[in-house]
Amino acid sequence: MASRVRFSRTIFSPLPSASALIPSGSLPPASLSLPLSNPKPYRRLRLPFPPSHLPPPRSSPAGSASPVAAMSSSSYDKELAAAKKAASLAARLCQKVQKALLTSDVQSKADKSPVTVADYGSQAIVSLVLRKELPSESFSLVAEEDSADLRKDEAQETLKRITELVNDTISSEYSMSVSDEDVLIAIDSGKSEGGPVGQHWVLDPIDGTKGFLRGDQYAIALALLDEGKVVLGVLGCPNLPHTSIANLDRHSQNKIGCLFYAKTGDGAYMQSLSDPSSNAKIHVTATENPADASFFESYEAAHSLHDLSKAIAEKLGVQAPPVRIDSQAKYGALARGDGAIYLRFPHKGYREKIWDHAAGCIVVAEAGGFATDAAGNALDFSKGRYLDLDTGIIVTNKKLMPSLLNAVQESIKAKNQSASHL
Ligand SMILES: Nc1ncnc2c1ncn2[C@@H]1O[C@H](COP(=O)(O)OS(=O)(=O)O)[C@@H](OP(=O)(O)O)[C@H]1O
Ligand SMILES: [Mg+2]
Repeated sequence: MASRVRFSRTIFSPLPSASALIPSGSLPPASLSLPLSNPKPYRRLRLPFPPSHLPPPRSSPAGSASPVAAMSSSSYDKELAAAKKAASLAARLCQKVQKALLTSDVQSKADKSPVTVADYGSQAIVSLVLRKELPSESFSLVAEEDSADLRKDEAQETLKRITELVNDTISSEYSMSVSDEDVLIAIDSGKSEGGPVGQHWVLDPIDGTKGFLRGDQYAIALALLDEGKVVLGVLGCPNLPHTSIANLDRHSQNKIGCLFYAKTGDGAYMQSLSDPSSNAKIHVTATENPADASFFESYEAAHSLHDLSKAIAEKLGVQAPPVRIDSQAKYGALARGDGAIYLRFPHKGYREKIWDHAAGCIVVAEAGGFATDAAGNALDFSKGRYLDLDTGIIVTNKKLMPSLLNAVQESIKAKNQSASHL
């Protein structure tokens, strides 16, 4: 039986609609070009942090693994601060919407996947905050959403609601408000193709949309590519418990909401989403023996071959049942040692997008682990919006990787052989 991480329904009890939560006319009309005067500090809630299960900080940073670039630790400080702020504000918007979730928040995209007001709102906020914090001519964002559906006549009410939510959320930090058109433009700035040259932000505004709609795990995943390498990453995980999800008994009463972040050569950290002052360096587990390891996989069977993961785990000698959670929260949980292995094997023909792995990949790499495809190749984020990889993605610590890779390759071979005999 798989372990499933769920939370008390009281957290997500139905509330009034999102627009009912927002006082109308609370902000004067202003344009995006207004200066950001009187920024207010984040609200600080004192929470027990760092979690007691985390190991003490190490004196030297975790070794960086390709595709993470090697840079001095002072590089990208401004960019990391902006990314943390953007992801935290986007997480705040998502939390509001998840609490107020109504069926009218769900739209249909051409591919029929659920898209929410929060997807668009989160992308708009990240885009707006990055532009405000890092003014530069050459802003490039590779992101999941575009505004085509939102520009249709029937979406105008939804658009208004998104704009209200964005304004309500950014008003805690900035003295500005944005128009519907500003929101559409901000969303559409995510149309970049990425690639090996220059800097590109990479965003999944809500990774794990299905988990979000179920009231389970999701993540706001933001990374920066420089010359094709991931140089920083931030994962906002609003529903992830502060303490290990490996111990399912302990987190029912637990505080939730984690922000993972990492910058190349500087290690990986976690803080509470509601208390930016509370951060702790994190490390992958030192587990060497597969019998002591547990593994993560997608909650959705449609996203990863659970049978193949089971065969790999058995071959490796893993005893624990799989831990199935949505989104890149899996990378965050693995980076802090909640589990030792993440296995992801999409069905044939699926092409992985860079925003589903870039932030998680650097968080794990800087925590001392690494991610490869099923052939053992490092993930290459320089090829545009898609990852061009062999079969699947596996993530673990450096000690377990050789035996994991072996078990993966033998299991895939056995699966292919049995398929050819059918
Ligand atoms: N068919 C298929 N196969 C593999 N992967 C797919 C597939 N469809 C979607 N996706 C992508 O999976 C993202 C959700 O992450 P996970 O698969 O880790 O989470 S889940 O447990 O399955 O919900 C999900 O992210 P979001 O779209 O942001 O929710 C997708 O990018
Ligand atoms: Mg995603």
